[in-house]
Amino acid sequence: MAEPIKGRKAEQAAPTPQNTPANNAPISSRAQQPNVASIKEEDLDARAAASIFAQNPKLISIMQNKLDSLVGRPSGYIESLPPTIQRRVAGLKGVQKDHAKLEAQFQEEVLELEKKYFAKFTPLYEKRAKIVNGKLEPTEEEVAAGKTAEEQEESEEQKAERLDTSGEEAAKKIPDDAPGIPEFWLSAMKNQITLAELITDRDESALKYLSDIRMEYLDRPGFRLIFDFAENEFFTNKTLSKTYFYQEDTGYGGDFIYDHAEGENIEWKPNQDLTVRTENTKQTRIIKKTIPTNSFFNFFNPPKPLKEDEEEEDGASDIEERLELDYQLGEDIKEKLIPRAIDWFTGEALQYEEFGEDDEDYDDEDDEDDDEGSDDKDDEDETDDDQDLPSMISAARDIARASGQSTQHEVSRSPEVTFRPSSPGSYGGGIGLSRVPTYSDRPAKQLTAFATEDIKILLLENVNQTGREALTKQGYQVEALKSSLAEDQLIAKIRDVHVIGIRSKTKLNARILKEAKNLIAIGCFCIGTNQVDLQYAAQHGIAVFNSPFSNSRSVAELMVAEVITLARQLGDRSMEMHQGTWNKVSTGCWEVRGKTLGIVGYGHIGSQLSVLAEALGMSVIYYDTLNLMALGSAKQVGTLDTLLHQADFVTLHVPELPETKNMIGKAQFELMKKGSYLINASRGSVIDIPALIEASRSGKIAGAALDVYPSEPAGNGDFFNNELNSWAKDLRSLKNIILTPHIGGSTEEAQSAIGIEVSDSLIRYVNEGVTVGAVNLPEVTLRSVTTDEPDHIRVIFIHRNVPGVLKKVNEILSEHNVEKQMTDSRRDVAYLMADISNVSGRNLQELYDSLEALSCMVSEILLRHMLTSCSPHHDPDIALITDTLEVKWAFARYKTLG
Ligand SMILES: NC(=O)C1=CN([C@@H]2O[C@H](COP(=O)(O)OP(=O)(O)OC[C@H]3O[C@@H](n4cnc5c(N)ncnc54)[C@H](O)[C@@H]3O)[C@@H](O)[C@H]2O)C=CC1
Ligand SMILES: O=C(O)CCC(=O)C(=O)O
Repeated sequence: MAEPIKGRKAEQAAPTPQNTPANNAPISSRAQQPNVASIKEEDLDARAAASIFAQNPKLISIMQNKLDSLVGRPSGYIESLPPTIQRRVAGLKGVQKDHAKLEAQFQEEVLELEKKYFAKFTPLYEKRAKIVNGKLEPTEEEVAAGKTAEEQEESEEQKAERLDTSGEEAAKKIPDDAPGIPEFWLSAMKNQITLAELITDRDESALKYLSDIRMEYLDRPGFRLIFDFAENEFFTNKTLSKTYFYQEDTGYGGDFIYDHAEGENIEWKPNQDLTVRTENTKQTRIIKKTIPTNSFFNFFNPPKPLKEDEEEEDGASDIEERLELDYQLGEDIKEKLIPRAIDWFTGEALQYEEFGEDDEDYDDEDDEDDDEGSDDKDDEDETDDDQDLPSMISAARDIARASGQSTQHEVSRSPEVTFRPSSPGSYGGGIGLSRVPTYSDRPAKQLTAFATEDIKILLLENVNQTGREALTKQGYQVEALKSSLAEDQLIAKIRDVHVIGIRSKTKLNARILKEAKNLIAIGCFCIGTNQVDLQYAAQHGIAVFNSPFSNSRSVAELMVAEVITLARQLGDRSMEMHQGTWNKVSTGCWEVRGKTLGIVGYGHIGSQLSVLAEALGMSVIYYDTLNLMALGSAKQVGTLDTLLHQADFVTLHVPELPETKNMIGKAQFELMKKGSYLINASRGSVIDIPALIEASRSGKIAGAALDVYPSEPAGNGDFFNNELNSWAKDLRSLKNIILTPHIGGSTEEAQSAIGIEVSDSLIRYVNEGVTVGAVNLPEVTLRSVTTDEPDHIRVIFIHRNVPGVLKKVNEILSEHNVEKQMTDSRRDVAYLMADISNVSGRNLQELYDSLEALSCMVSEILLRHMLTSCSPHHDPDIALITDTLEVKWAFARYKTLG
């Protein structure tokens, strides 16, 4: 007996009498397939139920007992109904029978229609056979009609750059004058994944002689597949056929059900039987033994279904799986390979394969898991009775609810204890913060701003608790919200606050900032600051801080993950498995070792990634507008075009700027290698997404990963749709495009470090006026005023960068001793900081008035003065001054802590 075909098929099986409930056996008629909506709904329910069952073995057992007790037992309800109602129920059953008859007729007509069109297709198939076997040349018109735009466009150079060039090597070996299309059917079958898994190297030598695959309908329900072979050294048959019979009676809903299949006996030539292998066993003497082995030719020796009265022994489920596979193979050859052989030959048909719906591939022998097979059988048994399914699911939900389980979508959880940084405070230091002690680490006797409790801080977008705690510890009033705010809500709140903390989603444009009369600082708890109108903020004395590299490593690691995920199609495989589909494939899956990574933007993230990628054995090239030192063996290239031309994987790490908007569009996709990959974790505007969709659909790129989008929602929820971005639906429908919700920097480590870093900058600015780390103002710092210097004040004067201001300010300050002073400018804004001594409380009002007057004189955009002093907090003069300035919070002084 031939060795059984190992492997099993997942999801929608070809219907067999054993595996198929009588209501679910669509054959080829597309008219019968359930519509998408119904599939989804059922899938959801079934998935929910499956998940509940999986999590709760007790539940399975309860359900099983319940079902067992119900099987074959009327509930008594129908029988107890009044006779008139019972009569109507019987009548409805009669009406249903008429419906069933019509459904059966419908199926028969569909079959007739298939036959009618098959007769029309046949001359085309015959012409195909002649061209394939060198008996006919296609006409000029046929050739012109068959050439796709893409084929015409692909240059020799681009061809040479494909990741896989093995096909070209093989093609070169075919002589120019070879008749027809050599190995046409073998190539087509190898691209058809279900079949490819069955074809061994030895089979290939025989399948080279395959000259045509045809089919014919039977007089009774069923069909025959016919394989024509040229003369060969393996067997004497000229044709090998396989016949599939449907049951005479249609099933529930009129569907045809497979009955059995019959193959043809292969007349093997001596020692050429491909379905067995010979093994020498050495005991006392050498014995030659033939052992069944894997071979495509086992297809002609199909498994036999068990008869109804046959005992179900061990291995029954194996037969069932083999039957499923056998029927699926027949379907695939009939429905896919024969009608569209040329597309299978070229491989184009693969892009239209919906693995979630039509399972294509089977496990290797080594990976077979018989236990799983029998589990599946159990599952099928449980769900065979559709009428019971809804009540089972609802019962399951009830039980799950009662036991506190949720039927909602669960997300994965990391072992917190293992990964959580030992202490948020110390952790931040590890990512660059250790270069300077953080403000809050300083010794006691620290000076802080006058009336810190009046400082109002609004934190949006779930700023990490490290940041929240540091700010709260200063005595500020901190309000922290989990999400961003709609514009009108934001305007209402921002009017009131002195500091706002945001991440990437909150847009602080001029319109909003104009309303922010009290605002002195913005903390971007992230790297990017494109969400803030930096210039407007600077011109209005609002300092903007960010965290320039605390999440760079997290982004770089995500890039590595995505490079491998794309190369291995992990997104697709995982999604298929979640849908119940086992789809073991290697076609189009690659190692990343030896491939070229092209990094666009070699800053904090790009350079980190460069190091990680080289450790994986990738070659790294990068493009940056700056001339930057390469890390490791990476190489800088002179133009973006060169990078796109050479890279197998392209990742983008540039800031959002006018120059980077749509940096990757149609023209750039054309320059990329065919079959390459693109990853964007920078900003959504950097890629022209409709062009990406086109490049993905045309197969120009093999995959992509996007973490950022032109429009992103303010909070979590079902927002990734066409209302947000007009192409969202198209993007979502594409396979092998990984879509993530801007999580590049979303790790515990990064957020913890960012929280510390940004809050530290804010505290230093609010309390001391130090702008180190500001992205829109000059960076100015002076050593702190301490408690040993009781009569000092710090003057901070932000002004327009025009001649003569310093002179005027110093004239005002000259009444006192200027202990230290620093000034710097950035574009049209300048920042002056001066510590003066011998200032009494009374002088403060004078100083302030003079500076305020000066500000009016110098320019209308004089931005802000801040006077600070280390005098005691309860000085009535100071209180007076701060009261008058409370709106702008333009004046402050230090008080001693502790
Ligand atoms: N997905 C996410 O969660 C995150 C996204 N990001 C984004 O990544 C971007 C890059 O971050 P970093 O590496 O930290 O920034 P960076 O400032 O350290 O590096 C950016 C590099 O891009 C280069 N560059 C600027 N314009 C260019 C152009 N037109 N062509 C080529 N190179 C150009 C710069 O010279 C610089 O070397 C950020 O601006 C941010 O938008 C950052 C962190 C997290
Ligand atoms: O984590 C975030 O919210 C934003 C991350 C990001 O894009 C950035 O740091 O620029």
